Amino acid sequence: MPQDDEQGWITESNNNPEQQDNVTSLADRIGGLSTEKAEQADQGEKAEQGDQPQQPQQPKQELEVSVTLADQQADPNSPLYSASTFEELGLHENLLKGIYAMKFQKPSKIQERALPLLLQNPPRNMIAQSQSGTGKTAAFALAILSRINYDSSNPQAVVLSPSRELARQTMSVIQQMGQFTNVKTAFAIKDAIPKGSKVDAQVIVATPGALVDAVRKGQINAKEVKVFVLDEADNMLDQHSMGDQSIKAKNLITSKPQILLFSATFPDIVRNFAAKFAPAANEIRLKQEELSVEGIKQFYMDCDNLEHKFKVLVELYELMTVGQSIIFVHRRDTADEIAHRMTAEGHTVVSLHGKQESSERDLTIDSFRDGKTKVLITTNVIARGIDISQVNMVINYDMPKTASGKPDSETYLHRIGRTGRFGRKGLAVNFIHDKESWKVMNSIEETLKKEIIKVDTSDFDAMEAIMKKELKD
Ligand SMILES: Nc1ncnc2c1ncn2[C@@H]1O[C@H](COP(=O)(O)OP(=O)(O)OP(=O)(O)O)[C@@H](O)[C@H]1O
Repeated sequence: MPQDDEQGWITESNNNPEQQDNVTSLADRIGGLSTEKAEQADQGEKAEQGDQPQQPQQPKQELEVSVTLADQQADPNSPLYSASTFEELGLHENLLKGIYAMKFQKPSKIQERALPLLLQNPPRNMIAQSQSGTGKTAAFALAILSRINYDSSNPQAVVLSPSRELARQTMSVIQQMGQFTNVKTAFAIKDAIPKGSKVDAQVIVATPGALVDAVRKGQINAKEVKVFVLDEADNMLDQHSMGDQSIKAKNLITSKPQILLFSATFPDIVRNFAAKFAPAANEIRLKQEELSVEGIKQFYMDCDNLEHKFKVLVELYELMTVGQSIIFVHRRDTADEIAHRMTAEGHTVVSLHGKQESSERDLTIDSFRDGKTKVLITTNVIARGIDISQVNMVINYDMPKTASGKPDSETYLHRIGRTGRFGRKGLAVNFIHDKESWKVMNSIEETLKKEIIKVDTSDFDAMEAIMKKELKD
């Protein structure tokens, strides 16, 4: 039976007394592999960067957040808290070097909880839930890097992501974490695998359709995969989204891998299927009231109609560029239209959506990640997973709805979770312009039990004051 612990986390696991030993032996297995890389890095040489397309640059850690972060990591009620150090989690020293090179000091709660379970032997499946921006990527990246047999160059781990942008970001994390190992990585995303070639890499980060395609064409050998990760798993298993492709991918991986499902949200309807997809899994879950991230403050602006909504957005431009902002809309053509109109009014904004060419999408997200563009207008395509620490405002220009038109509180959580990353502060502003959007917002507010506060559309000084107050440390 799942046990409810003192921090409100529900953990179900077999408390294997040999767990620590197993972890150590795993660590031993990758020992001695990568001193070469460590030396290279010590001498200031660049570690191998892997395959095309290039992974995006990660934003630098900001000094000013480190004090409050230390406080949060010391607070048992915070999702960033942990009682242990990375050393105590039994990770190999070359992975510890990677972690510290990324300037991580202590594990977050999900990392502390999940890693011992992920590394136990024999391997067990895992369904892991933790709030947005709390470090789930590092948890599964470290599990993957701990399980690889570095003497074989066959594919041994596959990560499925819902978007190419998230796949590229995840690849970057795996490569940074593994920079002191000899890990070989490759993408299976659109336009990444040259025709007729075979993928020769231990870790593959993929989108589901591209993976299925490459395995069927014999470009990826899926017979020795040991770890299969579905990031944003509720979305990947959703029949209205990528469910079919994920099932096909699983069926093509014939080696009975350890299956890891990660997400900030697991609605009941998907959870049952998840339990079938990853049978007998260890499970870490959140209660409904724990889903919201404390550092993200939520507001709404009551607009008169569609045109007024656009005007309000334009008025907010200056505030949106104080840090960086993401504006979410429902449709691709709305994203383009707003970007076009705002550009015509002299503002610098970019749009990103699934109808654009891969190369254009890569350029757009990279320039946003580098801070060269400050305002990104997009659809749900990047509602999940994207981690850009400077994003301090998210605007729901259109409120999120499911395919059948119902209020979509999961997508809402993921969208607003693009800000407030790992202890940072952020603002979410909802634009309401008719009865329908009002209904959707009320329903989401009720589901998440977090107040959404009104800001007057004619009082931008009030919005500025809110920003100053809410975003200061
Ligand atoms: N232990 C740590 N110490 C400091 N920073 C960390 C630590 N773990 C992760 N981070 C940073 O926290 C940020 C958020 O991590 P990550 O993107 O993995 O979150 P997530 O839980 O996967 O979020 P989402 O649900 O939105 O996908 C990243 O910038 C990452 O580098």
